[in-house]
Amino acid sequence: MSGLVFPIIDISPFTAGGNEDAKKKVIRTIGDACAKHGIFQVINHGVPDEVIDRQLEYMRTFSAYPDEEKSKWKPKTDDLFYSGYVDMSKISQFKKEEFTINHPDCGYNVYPDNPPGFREDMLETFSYLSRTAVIIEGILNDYLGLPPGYLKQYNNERKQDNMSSFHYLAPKDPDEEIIGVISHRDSTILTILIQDGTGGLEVYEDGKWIPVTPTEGALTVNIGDPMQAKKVLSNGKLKSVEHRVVRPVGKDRYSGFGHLVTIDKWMEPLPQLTINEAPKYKGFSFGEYTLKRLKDLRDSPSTPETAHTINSYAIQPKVTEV
Ligand SMILES: O=C(O)CCC(=O)C(=O)O
Ligand SMILES: [Fe+2]
Repeated sequence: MSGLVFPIIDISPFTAGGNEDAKKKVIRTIGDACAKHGIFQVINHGVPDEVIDRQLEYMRTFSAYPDEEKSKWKPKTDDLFYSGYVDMSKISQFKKEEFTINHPDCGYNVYPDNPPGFREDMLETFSYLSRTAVIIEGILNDYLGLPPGYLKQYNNERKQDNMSSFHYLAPKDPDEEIIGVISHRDSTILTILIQDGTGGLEVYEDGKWIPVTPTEGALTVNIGDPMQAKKVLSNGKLKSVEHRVVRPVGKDRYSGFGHLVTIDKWMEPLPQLTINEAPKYKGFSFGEYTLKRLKDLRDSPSTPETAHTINSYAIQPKVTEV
């Protein structure tokens, strides 16, 4: 089945200016895509093509360096929140290497000397992706009928945002495991993904895996658990998408993404969305949830069945006693 089942949405009314009707149409299209699929692609998103291309190219160059050079830029500490170069295949089921930065003010960012310009480029891409994420968060705010700016104010600190550049090695022999990232849902409010043209991202919907075909110039956006948490926050109205990455045989794959999360928050279905319906999730600390997820990844690689997810906080429907 074609990956084009997931809509490609032009958000220029928000990035380049548009009238109220055009904006309303975008809000409806994005909201419906999030409610149905939890994933869509955006064009005219305000991130210049050359910024995206450069980001992918820098990671291509960096990942080709010898291990000795790359390991100079490992995270400075063993903390679960980290920045720098990590060969994920050594610590998790993920068959990829990555370079991660967090908000420029976080105080623990690691930036490589080489290739020259990588640092500036990561910071530029980070700032562009953050801006687009805030725009999309605002669109979802309006789709859910929340007061203007409510989500932005709720999720008001950018210090936990992060961005990783990924490199997936092409499987070398036909028997090699081809999964790059196992089936999961993101712990972000939303994820904005830069995909190169290789493909490999797949979404689980209606009992089958559907490829998300990369579209030239588009960014892929997906909803994460906390927004489902907007299913916690949204009390179930927006879908946190189940996805994985399959490593295309014979082709290295490069991607990158910006996260949008705030760690210090107490999460629960927003009161405005539980007036006429019972909350589907109990409240929890977002920090505790995130730490458990990171531990799953780093210390005790989990399976989809054992992973700590938003469902750990789901309120089961009460059984009526007869
Ligand atoms: O590389 C990708 O396309 C997606 C990676 C991903 O889903 C993740 O790391 O959470
Ligand atoms: Fe993901």
